[in-house]
Amino acid sequence: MENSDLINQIVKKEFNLPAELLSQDAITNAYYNYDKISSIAKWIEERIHFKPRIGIICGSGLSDIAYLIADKQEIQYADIPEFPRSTVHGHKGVFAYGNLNNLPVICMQGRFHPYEGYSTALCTLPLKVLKLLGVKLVIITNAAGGLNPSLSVGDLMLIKDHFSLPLLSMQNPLVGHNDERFGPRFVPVSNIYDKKLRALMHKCGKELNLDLKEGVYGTISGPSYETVTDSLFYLKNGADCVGMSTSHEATVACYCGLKVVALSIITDKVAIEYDAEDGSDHNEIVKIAKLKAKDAEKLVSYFITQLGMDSRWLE
Ligand SMILES: O=P(O)(O)O[C@@H]1C[C@H](O)[C@@H](CO)O1
Ligand SMILES: Nc1nc2[nH]cnc2c(=O)[nH]1
Repeated sequence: MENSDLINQIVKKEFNLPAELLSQDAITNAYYNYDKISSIAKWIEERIHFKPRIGIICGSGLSDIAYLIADKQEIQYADIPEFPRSTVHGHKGVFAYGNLNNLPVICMQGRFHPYEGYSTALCTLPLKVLKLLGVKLVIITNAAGGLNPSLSVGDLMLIKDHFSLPLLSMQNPLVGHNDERFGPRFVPVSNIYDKKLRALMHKCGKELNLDLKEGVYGTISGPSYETVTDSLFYLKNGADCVGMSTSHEATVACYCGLKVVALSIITDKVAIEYDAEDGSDHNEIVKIAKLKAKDAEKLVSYFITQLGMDSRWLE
């Protein structure tokens, strides 16, 4: 059977309507239903023989975080049946797993972005897979452009909230039929970035002598960067930095009952004055993220050690 026939058949069964009449997120969620995601998780489980408790998503240029794993092993996304592929420079497309400071960790070296052509539901499929693998807490990282003039290139920023026009305007991964086995239909999101985990992260930053900032992450859909007016709009509405990921991932993690902590590395300063030079360049962003990743790696590693000291964090 042709793939499009199969998709139409699945969608027709759920909605009694042709797929053409539905949004991409609704189609994705119908196709990647609980059974299909369970079979992806089972496929991974049978190969890794390992129950991860912490998931890490590596942002652009931040995949070396995975080298913190002592006995690291890997699964390529490309080998996993019906799993998307990474297409962006700085995203390897690998699940790395093993023990990090004695806690079982699975690390995504590569995420999926809506601008690659994936629906937000597809971009966040891995969060549902992680949930079924046994993950309780996710550490989401990204490279972001600094909007708030108090942020400098190389700063680490703990995310306390997000502001996402795409999420607010129907690029929401939870659109479509809901399966309560993952989470509820309507999801409260005012405390996605757990306050106690943020306090723990700040404590870690202090003990490591790192200047950890805190702020709001703004999401645009990309792949074009922001106009000056876009940037001013985000800044005026509370965003301190801007990027093209994270918010939809954090939303699905929260929906699935996973605890979330998220970090941005500020890789460039966003132009907030008309006719200023535009320095946004992806290769440069990846280069800066790689150069400045050491602090992020130290922080994540120490944070995981602290998580290991109290089993309640991973309940
Ligand atoms: O995957 P992240 O969010 O770290 O990547 C950032 C946002 C865009 O994908 C890209 C822009 O250069 O880097
Ligand atoms: N200006 C800008 N810089 C970034 N650095 C990483 N992501 C982004 C982005 O979306 N915009």
